[in-house]
Amino acid sequence: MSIKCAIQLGLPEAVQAHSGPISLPDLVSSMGLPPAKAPYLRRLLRLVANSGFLSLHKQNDDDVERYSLTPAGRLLLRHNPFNAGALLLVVLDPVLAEPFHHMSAWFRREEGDGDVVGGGKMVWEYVASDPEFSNLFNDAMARDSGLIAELVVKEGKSAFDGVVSLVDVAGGTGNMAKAIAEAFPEMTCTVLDLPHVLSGLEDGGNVKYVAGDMFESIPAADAVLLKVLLPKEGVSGHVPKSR
Ligand SMILES: C[S@@+](CC[C@H](N)C(=O)[O-])C[C@H]1O[C@@H](n2cnc3c(N)ncnc32)[C@H](O)[C@@H]1O
Repeated sequence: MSIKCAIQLGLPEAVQAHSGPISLPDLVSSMGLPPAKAPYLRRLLRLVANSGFLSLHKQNDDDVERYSLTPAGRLLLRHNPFNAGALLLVVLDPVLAEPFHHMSAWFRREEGDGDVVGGGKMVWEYVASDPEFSNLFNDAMARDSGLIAELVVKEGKSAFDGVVSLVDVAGGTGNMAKAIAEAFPEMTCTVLDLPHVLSGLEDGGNVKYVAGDMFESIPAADAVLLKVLLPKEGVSGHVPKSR
C-alpha cells in the first residue's frame, strides 16, 4: 500500500526530476503536498526505501536525508517503457484486493472457490463485465509483457531454435507474442484469449489473434507459451491437447 500511495502521489517522478538526491522539504514542495504532511511523507519514504525502491543518502547524523531512485524504483516511473507500477496498481485495486480481507472466513467454509471476486463472480467473469477494470488490467499485463519479452527474446533466444509456430495461451492483448514475432520474423505467433480481451485487435504481420476458451481448444503450434496464468487456470487440470 505504501508503494501504491507513492506511485499515486507521483513520488518516483518527483525524485527523478531533481538533479541529484532530493531532500524531504524539496520533495514536499515539488509534489505539491501541504507542509504539515512532511513528517508523514518521511515515514512513507522510509518504507519505500526499505522495500528497495529508494536509496537513502545520509553520511552523518547531522546530514539532511536525501533520496534517489534505485534501479527497481525507476521501474515505477510512469513513462518508463518497462513500467511495473501499472501492474502493482491493478493487483492492489479493491476489485482484486478486497477478497483477501475475507481469507480466514473463506478457509473456514466447506464450500467456496478461490477465484471469486466482487459480487461473487469468478475473476474473468468479473473482468469481462467491467470494461474500465478490464482496460486497466489488460494494459498492466501488456506493460509487464513488454518488460519480460525484452529479456526472453535476448536471454532466452536459444529456446526458440527450430520453432516455426507458437501459440501464447491466454496471451492478453498480445504484447509478448508481438515482441517474439518481431524478434523471429519467420515464426507465426498466435494469441489465444477470451473474446472481450481481443475485441478490436486485428491480425498483423506474423501475429494472429484467436478468440476462444483455452479449456475448450488451443490452436495447433510447435510451441505453447503460458505466461502469468492465475492458479485456477494452472491447476484445474483440464487444459485440452493442442489440436
Ligand atoms: C494474468 S493475465 C496474463 C496475460 C498474459 N499471459 C500476460 O502475461 O501478459 C491472464 C489472461 O488469461 C486470460 N484467460 C482467462 N481465462 C481464459 C480462458 N478460459 N481462455 C483463454 N484465456 C483466458 C485472461 O483474459 C487474461 O488475459
